Amino acid sequence: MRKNKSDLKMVPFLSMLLFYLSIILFLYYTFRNNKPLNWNIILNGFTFNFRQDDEILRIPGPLRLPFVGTKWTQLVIKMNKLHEFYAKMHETYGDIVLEMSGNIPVVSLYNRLDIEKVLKFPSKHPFRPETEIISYFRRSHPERYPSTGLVNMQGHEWARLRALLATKTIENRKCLKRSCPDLNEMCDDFIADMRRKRNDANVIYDVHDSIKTLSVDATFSLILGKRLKHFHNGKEKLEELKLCVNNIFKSFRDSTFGLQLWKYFPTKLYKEFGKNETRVYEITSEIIRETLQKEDIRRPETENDTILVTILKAKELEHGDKICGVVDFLSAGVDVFAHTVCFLLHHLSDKPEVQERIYEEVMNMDDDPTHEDFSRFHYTRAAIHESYRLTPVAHALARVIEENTSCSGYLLKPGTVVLCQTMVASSKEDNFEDSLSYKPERWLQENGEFDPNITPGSIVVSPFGTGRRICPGKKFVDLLLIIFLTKLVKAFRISYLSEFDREFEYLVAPKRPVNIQFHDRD
Ligand code: HEM
Repeated sequence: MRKNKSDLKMVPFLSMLLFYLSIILFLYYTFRNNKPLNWNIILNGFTFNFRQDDEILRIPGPLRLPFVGTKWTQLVIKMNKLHEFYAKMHETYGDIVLEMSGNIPVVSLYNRLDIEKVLKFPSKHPFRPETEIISYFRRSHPERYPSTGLVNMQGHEWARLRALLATKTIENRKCLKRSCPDLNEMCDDFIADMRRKRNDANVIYDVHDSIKTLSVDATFSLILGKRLKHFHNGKEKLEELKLCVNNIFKSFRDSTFGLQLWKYFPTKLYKEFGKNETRVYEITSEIIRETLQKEDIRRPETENDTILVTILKAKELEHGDKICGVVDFLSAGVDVFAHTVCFLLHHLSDKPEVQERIYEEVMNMDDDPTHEDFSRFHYTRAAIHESYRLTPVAHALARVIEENTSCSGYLLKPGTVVLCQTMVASSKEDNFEDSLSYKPERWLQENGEFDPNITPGSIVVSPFGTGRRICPGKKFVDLLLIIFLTKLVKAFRISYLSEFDREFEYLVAPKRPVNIQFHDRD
């Protein structure tokens, strides 16, 4: 049917009318009550399942667009600089900031009192949001994974698994004590390796990789009761694990903070993640098979059972949960430990006087520190803790609010996802005097004893998290780090030669390669 000529003439007229009407509406909304228009509320009114007066939408933050929420911001910032983006958000919007991950609100908290309120909430089963890609992958392979694993589970099921997998094993004092001789031997090997590999100027290039090797080796020996070199193809397995774990963490970052297309179809990112996760599972299964050939797990439990054997003997656990638990233990600490050590070496290199004070503290110790020695090294522990304060590896601690909670004047309802931005908070002058300087003494009481709770600001320095969901590897890392550092400082004076910078890989990592000069003390 042909249109009448006068109808067609109306089109430009109507377009102009619409255009002017929108300008009038825009100006009216912008200047009514002298308040600028809150575009976030208008846009969210269209797209999200919130009422316009919902308090959470009044929290300041980047512009929220239909469907993508605030994800567009990730198109303008580099993924490996996300930790800087979170610092910038604090500068721009203040103590509380709202992001929208699609249509899910995520609230960042920067104020110490808010962070304290959330982290100290007396929850029986603290709810930490899951890393979606790993949960999704594990749920789609139920034949292999009966659950999403300790790191991602919630509620009663999480508490049951935590008690069976961690409390009896990796957090148990006796298990840690038993691993001491191996840890000492590994740190001696590390030092001998540095002596052998350094060039004529005493420099080692890419030390990070050697520390990662130490970290995998140490975690394996804790769990398996012997070093990886005693397993079939141990060296190859170790190298492969290091690579897979690093790739897995990068997939966590891209799948969480990127556009999340993997949720709709199997993207390259999802397939790569699946390949690495599967490989870690296969390597762990091979090691378990090898152990089972030598151990009869039908025998009753004994005091000398390794962590692996204790887990394998647990009748209350399904076989898949046992493997999954070991996979999570073996992979959770590898990169974190290596990044932590590199940050610490950077601070020690900047402050040679701190190295000397640690040396004074440890020079008279026996060659092999024991589990009991740990509490004697007050200054050394303060030096480590101060490094955690300035350069934590986890930029934030995530939780889901369980009760109505007021933060910075806004009411957060149960179910709200919050990120306690501990990295930014621990470098704030409000919480620590001369906050950007590396000063281990700030953690010492007048009598010289180390006290990690010495100031009200201490809560924001929680490198291993807090409460019941605290990292089960904490005591092991405390021990390994003390053995490592005391031996290293006794052997060398250290200079960090690389340009120091940090990169976001889900964890905050040092820019690589890390090159360090190891000067002999004698
Ligand atoms: C420097 C080394 C490490 C650091 C800084 C670190 C840090 C953390 C942090 C911040 C959390 C979250 C805690 C929370 O939400 O409150 C965590 C959880 C966890 N970490 Fe570590 N970690 C380290 C090493 C390890 C090691 C060596 C292992 C295992 C051998 C491990 C196993 C785990 C597991 C299984 C969880 C999840 C616990 C749960 O949800 O119940 N971590 N870690």
